[in-house]
Amino acid sequence: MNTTTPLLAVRGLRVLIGGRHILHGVDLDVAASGVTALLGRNGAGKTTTVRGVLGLVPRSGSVVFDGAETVGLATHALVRRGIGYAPEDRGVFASLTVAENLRLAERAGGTPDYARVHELFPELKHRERQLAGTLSGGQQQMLAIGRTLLNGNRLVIADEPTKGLAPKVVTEVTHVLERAAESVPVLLVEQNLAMVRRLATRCTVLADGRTAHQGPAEALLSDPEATRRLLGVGRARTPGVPGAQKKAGA
Ligand SMILES: Nc1ncnc2c1ncn2[C@@H]1O[C@H](COP(=O)(O)OP(=O)(O)OP(=O)(O)O)[C@@H](O)[C@H]1O
Repeated sequence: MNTTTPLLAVRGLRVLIGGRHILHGVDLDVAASGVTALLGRNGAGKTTTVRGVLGLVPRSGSVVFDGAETVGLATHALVRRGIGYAPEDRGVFASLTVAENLRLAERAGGTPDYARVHELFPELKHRERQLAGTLSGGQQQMLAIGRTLLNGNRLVIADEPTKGLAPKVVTEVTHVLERAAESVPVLLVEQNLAMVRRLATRCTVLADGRTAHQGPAEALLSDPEATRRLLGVGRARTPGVPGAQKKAGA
């Protein structure tokens, strides 16, 4: 697949939960390389979009992954096609060690790539006997992302990986994702616009369960009026992300 064809193409995604329409028609393209950001104010529908893509909530519309329609597939079938998910709460098992958390993520019939995970995150190797519940927030996030890289996934979805983290840890997590994105495309749901600015090439903005904007991330975040209108914030500056005004390598 060439890099201009989206790896994931969502069209007209609708989600109805408990009789309430949460998503009314989300369009989202995730690029076949690098980081694509999914943005929006609180309650705009970002997490529900991710859950809809993964089949965790009843949905309709079209979700094409790597050229194939997946909207009729169950979550386990989608996961087997190569979508890794680091959820908003990180989903690590606090009472298990780092090594046990990784082992639980191994997939039947696959060959877990521990070398890749440990090369990207040496700390997970050093701390493999440590209980995950005693890791810092940033280390838990590394574990959550490390798990998604164990099985050679072709897309990683990270939902608000910096939520609740101190600025210094936000910096660490930014570097973690930056390194991960060198080898696998990432869909990043994030409120920290400085992090988005550093990592993301393209972005989709949701508002009230619909797509309100799609385009280059830099263009949106450099436009104070559009940023205010679509995201309800002033300037795209948040402490804790080095080089926040420039993309890595720019
Ligand atoms: N299971 C559910 N039952 C009822 N309403 C829900 C459910 N899940 C989400 N919602 C509602 O749908 C809307 C979108 O929620 P969602 O979590 O997708 O937004 P979000 O953009 O991820 O927000 P945040 O940035 O606060 O995490 C919200 O109004 C939320 O209260």
